[in-house]
Amino acid sequence: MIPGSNNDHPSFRKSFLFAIQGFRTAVRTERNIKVMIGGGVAAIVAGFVVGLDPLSWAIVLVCCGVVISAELLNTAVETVVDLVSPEFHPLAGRAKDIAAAAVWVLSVLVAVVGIIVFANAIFF
Ligand SMILES: Nc1ncnc2c1ncn2[C@@H]1O[C@H](COP(=O)(O)OP(=O)(O)OP(=O)(O)O)[C@@H](O)[C@H]1O
Repeated sequence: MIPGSNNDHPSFRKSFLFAIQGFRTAVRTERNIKVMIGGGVAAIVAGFVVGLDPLSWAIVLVCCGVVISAELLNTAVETVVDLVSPEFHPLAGRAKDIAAAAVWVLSVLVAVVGIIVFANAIFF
């Protein structure tokens, strides 16, 4: 629902455009998203170089999508926290730390999965 609008929900097309707008804003303002997109592009290029099989491609693409989505959600949490708690507050810090931890956990696991997938493609 958009505050002040008569419609309960924007159309599907408008929702899609809002999502694109959110993605562009996050990429423009957040360094970590740029780093993760760079990592995803590097993984895709490496995938072509080593000649991944279809299942490995699916794993690599899902891993890229999951990490980038997690970072987008982390950015959304940070933005809401900054909105509701612009002053210092221990709970605001805790919320941001936990949201960042979610990205960290996924990133570590994705790195391990990436090593397994590429080691399998290169050595076996
Ligand atoms: N309002 C606040 N009250 C208390 N601690 C805060 C507050 N805002 C931020 N912090 C602390 O500072 C840390 C860094 O916050 P910041 O908003 O800069 O996010 P970040 O982790 O640097 O993310 P990014 O680099 O993506 O912007 C948080 O993880 C939290 O521990």
